[in-house]
Amino acid sequence: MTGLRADRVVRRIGDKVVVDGVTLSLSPGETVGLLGPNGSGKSTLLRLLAGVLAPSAGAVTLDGRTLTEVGRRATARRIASVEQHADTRTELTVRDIVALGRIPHRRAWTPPTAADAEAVTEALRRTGLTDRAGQSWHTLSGGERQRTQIARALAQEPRELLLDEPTNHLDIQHQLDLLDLVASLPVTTVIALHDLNLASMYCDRLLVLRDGRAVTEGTPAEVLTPALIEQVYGVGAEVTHDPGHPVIRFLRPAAGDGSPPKRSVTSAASTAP
Ligand SMILES: Nc1ncnc2c1ncn2[C@@H]1O[C@H](COP(=O)(O)OP(=O)(O)OP(=O)(O)O)[C@@H](O)[C@H]1O
Repeated sequence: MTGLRADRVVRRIGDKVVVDGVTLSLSPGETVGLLGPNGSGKSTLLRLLAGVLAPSAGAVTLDGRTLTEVGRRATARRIASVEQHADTRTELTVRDIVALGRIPHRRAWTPPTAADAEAVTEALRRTGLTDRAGQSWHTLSGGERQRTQIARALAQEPRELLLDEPTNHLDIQHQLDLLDLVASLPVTTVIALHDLNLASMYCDRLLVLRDGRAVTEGTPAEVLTPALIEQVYGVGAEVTHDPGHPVIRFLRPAAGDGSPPKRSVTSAASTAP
C-alpha cells in the first residue's frame, strides 16, 4: 500500500467525536479537496494525516506503516503541512522561515548545502516572494504570511502536501496562482477549502465531511450537486456544467419573507477563466 492513507480514523476530544471513522486513500499526484461546514472536522483530519494528532482509533499510514512507525523525522521528509493560523517567531525574515522547511533534510550541526539554498530560492520564486526574501515576518500582510508558509512547505520538497484553507487571506489573483501551482506540482495534495467553485476548478476528487463523518466522495461533477449542497450546507444552489468542471451559483431567499430562492450569487472564482 503506497502513499498516505487514513483508515477509519477516529479522533475524540473529551467526550466529543470530532472525526468519526473517516477513510481516505490518496493516489500519487492527485489533488483532493476536503469540504464541509465550519466545525465538520476538516482541520482535525488534516492534523491526523500530518501526524500532529494521533488517532483515537483507526490508523494513518504512509506506504503501509503507521506514522508512529515511520517516525517524526522521516514523516517530515515526506509530508508538509500548512495549518490555518500558521504563526512563527516574529524576528525571522521570509527567507529564514522558508529555510525552516529544509530542517528535516539536514544533518544535525551541518550548514545548509547548495541543494538546501536552491530549494529555498525555488520555493520563494514559485510563490512570488523573491522580492520579499529579506523582509521581517511581522511586517508582512496576511496574504504574504500565508504564501511564506506555503513556500516553507514547498522548500520541504514533500511528496504529500496538506493545506488548511490556504486561500483564505489571498486576493483572487493569488488564490488562482496558488491553486494553479498546487495542482501543477507532482505532489499528492489534500486541501481544505470553503470555496466550492475553487474546489470544483482545481481538485481531482472531493471528500465532504459533516459532523466528523464522510458524507460523500467523488469527482467534483459527482459530488457538487444541488442536493448535496442543500443537504450539507443548507443552501440552495444551481449547478451548471462548464466544460471541465461544475459551476455553482448560490441561491438566497428574498430577505426575511421565507419565500423560495430568487436571487443568485456566485463566488468570485466562478467567473475566473
Ligand atoms: N482542542 C479542541 N478542544 C475542543 N474542541 C475541539 C478542539 N479541536 C477541535 N475541536 C472541535 O472539533 C470540531 C471540528 O473542528 P475542526 O477545526 O476540525 O473543523 P473544521 O471543519 O476545520 O472547521 P472550520 O471550517 O471552521 O475551520 C469543532 O466543533 C471544534 O470546536
